[in-house]
Amino acid sequence: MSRPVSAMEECYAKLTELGLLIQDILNDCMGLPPGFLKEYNSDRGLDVMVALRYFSSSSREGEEIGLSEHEDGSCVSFVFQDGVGGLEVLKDGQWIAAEPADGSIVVNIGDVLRVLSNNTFRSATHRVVRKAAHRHSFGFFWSIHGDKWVEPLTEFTAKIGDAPQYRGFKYNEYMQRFMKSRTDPQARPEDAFSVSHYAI
Ligand SMILES: O=C(O)CCC(=O)C(=O)O
Ligand SMILES: [Fe+2]
Repeated sequence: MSRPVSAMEECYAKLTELGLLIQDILNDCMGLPPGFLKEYNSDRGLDVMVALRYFSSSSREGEEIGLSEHEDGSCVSFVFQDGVGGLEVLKDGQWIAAEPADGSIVVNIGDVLRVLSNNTFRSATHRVVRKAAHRHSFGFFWSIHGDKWVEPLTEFTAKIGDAPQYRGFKYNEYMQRFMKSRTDPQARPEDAFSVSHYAI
């Protein structure tokens, strides 16, 4: 007898479809050979879906930040947020609010695409500040397999005469450092990590 598919599983499946679609679009935008990203990133084992709850500012006195600034470690991320607000993106040294808009999804480039595109498609620095009300968001991180080698692609280096801006790394190694730096309470200063660790 077949089991009814839960709402979460259905949601995960839909987001996987969305990831494939956006990945194809990005493949074109990046001027890569047709189907390149699809083949490079054919394993869905590390994609993650999370439900997040941020406590209100009044219930966390002196703790203005709900999620400290970071770039996503994914290939691409999707965020759904409720109407409370608090997500901010760093642009030219200023924090800009990503205002909630009904029916919209925030799409973020992650570090994997940043490195593959040799810093052309940049993972945005973002954070969440607490607001007067509790906030809920939902994230889906479109990732790659841990054994994948990540390095600037020739389309963004040799083929256009640009030097690589990152040295290559295995995704697993990157992820371990990334996760260690994202602990709560805040990571020890010596665990601080961003993709600039691999910058040449
Ligand atoms: O809650 C949000 O709006 C963003 C969450 C986020 O940036 C993350 O989980 O990486
Ligand atoms: Fe994030």
